[in-house]
Amino acid sequence: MYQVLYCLTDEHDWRLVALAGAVCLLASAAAISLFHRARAAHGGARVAWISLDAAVAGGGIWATHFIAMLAYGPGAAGAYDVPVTVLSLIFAIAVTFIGLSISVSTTRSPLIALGGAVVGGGVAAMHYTGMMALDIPANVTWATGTVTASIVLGIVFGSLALFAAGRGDSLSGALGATVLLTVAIVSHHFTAMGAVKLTPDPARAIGGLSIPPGSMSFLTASAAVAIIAIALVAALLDRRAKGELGRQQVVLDTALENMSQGLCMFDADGKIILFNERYAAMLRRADMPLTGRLLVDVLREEQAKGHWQGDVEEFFARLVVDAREGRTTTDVVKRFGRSIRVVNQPMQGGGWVATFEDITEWLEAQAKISHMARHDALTNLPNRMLFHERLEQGLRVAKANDQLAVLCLDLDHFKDINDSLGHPIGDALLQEVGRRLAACAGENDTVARLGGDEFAVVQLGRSEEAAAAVLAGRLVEVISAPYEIADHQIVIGVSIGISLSPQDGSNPDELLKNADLALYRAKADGRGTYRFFETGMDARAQARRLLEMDLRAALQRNEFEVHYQPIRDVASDRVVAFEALLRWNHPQRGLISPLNFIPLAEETGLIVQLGEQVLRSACADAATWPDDIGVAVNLSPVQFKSPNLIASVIDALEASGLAASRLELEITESVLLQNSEATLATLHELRAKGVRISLDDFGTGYSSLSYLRSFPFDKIKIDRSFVSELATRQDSMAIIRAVTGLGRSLGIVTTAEGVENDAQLELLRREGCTQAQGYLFSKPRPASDVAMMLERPRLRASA
Ligand SMILES: Nc1nc2c(ncn2[C@@H]2O[C@H](COP(=O)(O)O[C@H]3[C@@H](O)[C@H](n4cnc5c(=O)[nH]c(N)nc54)O[C@@H]3COP(=O)(O)O)[C@@H](O)[C@H]2O)c(=O)[nH]1
Repeated sequence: MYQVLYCLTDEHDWRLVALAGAVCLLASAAAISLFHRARAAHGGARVAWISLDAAVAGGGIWATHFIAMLAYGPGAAGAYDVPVTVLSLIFAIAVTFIGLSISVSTTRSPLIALGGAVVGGGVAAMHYTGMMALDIPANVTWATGTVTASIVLGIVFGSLALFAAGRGDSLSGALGATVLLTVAIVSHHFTAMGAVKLTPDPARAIGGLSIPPGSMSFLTASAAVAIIAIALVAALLDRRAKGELGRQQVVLDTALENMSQGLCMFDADGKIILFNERYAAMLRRADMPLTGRLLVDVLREEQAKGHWQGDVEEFFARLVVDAREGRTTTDVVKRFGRSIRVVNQPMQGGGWVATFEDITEWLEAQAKISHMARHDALTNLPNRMLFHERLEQGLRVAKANDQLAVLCLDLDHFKDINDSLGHPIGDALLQEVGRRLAACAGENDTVARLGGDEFAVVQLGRSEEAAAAVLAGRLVEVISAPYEIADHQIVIGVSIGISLSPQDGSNPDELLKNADLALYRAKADGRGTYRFFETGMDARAQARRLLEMDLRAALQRNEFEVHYQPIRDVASDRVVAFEALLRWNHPQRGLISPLNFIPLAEETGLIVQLGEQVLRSACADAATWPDDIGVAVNLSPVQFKSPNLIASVIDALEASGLAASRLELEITESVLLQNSEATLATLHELRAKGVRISLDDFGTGYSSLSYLRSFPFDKIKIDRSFVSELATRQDSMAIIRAVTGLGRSLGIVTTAEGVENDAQLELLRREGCTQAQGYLFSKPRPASDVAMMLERPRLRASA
């Protein structure tokens, strides 16, 4: 130590020492600045920055050494061997290049320090090579311990310098690194100079290819100028780069802080190197120190507070391994009641970026959309799609001997309620029906609304057909109970078709189709009831479809004709009118009774067109009869739903020229059942035109008498079921007596239908029945037979 101090104070010119220190400081500042540029660059640009850095640092070490050698008194007498001097410069640059390359290309602190140690080694390599270039008339000996100390100093301060530089590009960091690198070079040099002992030896001559100290001054001055120039350029570049970096930083910060996602960047060890406020807020880490901390430590702290559950070490290790192996992972985690999607994306050069997105609302919206897609908006019951899924699921789960039932429900005459009371009431009714259905079904059953007034139930886990029958019976009862909706008392029935798995089908489509066929049967059997699927229903449905097609074609081909049955006045025994009765003259099947096609025509709506044809034909035919003979035409309830009914009656009368008073329209009680206000208005309008209105099939409905109060009918037609039992049943006689009496007192004509024998006619005559109609007089016959029917009172045999 003493030797070093002695060397520095007594053997050196302090002015030149100060100059060497200044050059060294300048070169170190430039080297550290270039080191940061090299770290920020990639690929070829990085190699270029490292090369420039090595040239500046190596040149700086070399210039410092030789300026310091000029300051060294004993050295002033010698000269420098040129090749060795050049070699020392090459060493300085090459070894520094290696050291810088190591430090620049890693983020791991021990490796950065190792690179610094190599740079320190480069300082020593240059120094001792440079000392070998000293050509002086003296013998040079070295103190080994001091030499070792000089090398250690260079290595230690060199590694500290780059370690400090590697921690960041801050001004203080750069200053610290600059000073440490300067100390590495200077401390090494002067300690090494303290190790030198010169023993004058005039016999030693200075070699041929040597450079004198004067020239050496020029060379080192040039090197110093070059270093200062490079340092200035480097500083300028540094400033610019920092300015650019600063701008980029502002942009980056703005982007980071305005991101809706949280972002956190980790190095290869799992240390937090960057994060935004959203990240801290989302994970409630705003009041925790984060930068520079290992994630595992942050998680441990959170776990201690009860904010994190699970195995911290295992979780952290998995993240680090995934990043190291280049795996991108995505997880949805629950934090503080929110759902957060975390994407961990590995970064080049180690570490990973984690993005955090709060998807709570998105998940809720997804759940809502999915619910809406699979539920009915009005009743909130499962819709057809979900019903299908549940049915499929039920079929999968159902064990081999477990039965599963599908019940298809259809509200009876719902359309009438919708049309008469309006859609809001119809909607409220459907909602209430949905509630009642859900309340009746078992907890494993699924109740769905398939659309309109169609509902369905999957009954699970019952082993007997009886269970489905019990449920269906209960549903019919519960749905038929009166509803109180917006001051309206509503009564509606329901028809149910049932199919059972496995016997009626093993897949949802088959089961639904068969339950539908059974539903059709329930409707055909009078509605308000349930039916199980039976083999053959399919065939019947098929036949029905064929009939429907045939019916449409028959309309096109004019295969329908009207037959007439006489109606006789009982007192005068004379024909007063004919009832028009439709027949289908099928090319293959012959004459088809209306009983076989009118119900289907009503269901399909074809009855409207068909009814108009009958009206036109009947009026046209009647117009050719004597003026005192009327014609009666049957109107279906479906025709009353057509807005054209009145117009078509007027058209038929006008086209035929028949007086309205000769036309009689026969309606049944069921017409009055539907939308009675509108129906009554239509009837009044027809009546106002002069057309007469008869109440057909009287006595077969539930409250026939009340209908007589609702409209002033011109005629009551006593159903033939009473007439046929006239002789055998007292009550039939009593009813006929009551009706004829009622007709008399109200001034309404009474017509007995289905009179088949003289005994019946005689009894009716005695009871004062006004008119009679039946096979006793004639069966319905074609229009061409009307003249004959008018002439001959009895045509039974020829019918
Ligand atoms: N909407 C329309 N309905 C129509 C039309 N044409 C007929 N119909 C209705 O079809 C039902 C069956 O009619 P049909 O087979 O013609 O039977 C009628 C008579 O043939 C039958 N009848 C008459 N007298 C006797 C008898 O002595 N015995 C006996 N067993 N049957 C007899 O009664 C039917 C007439 O009934 P009604 O209409 O009640 O007067 C039938 O309901 C027709 O209404 C049409 O164009 N449109």
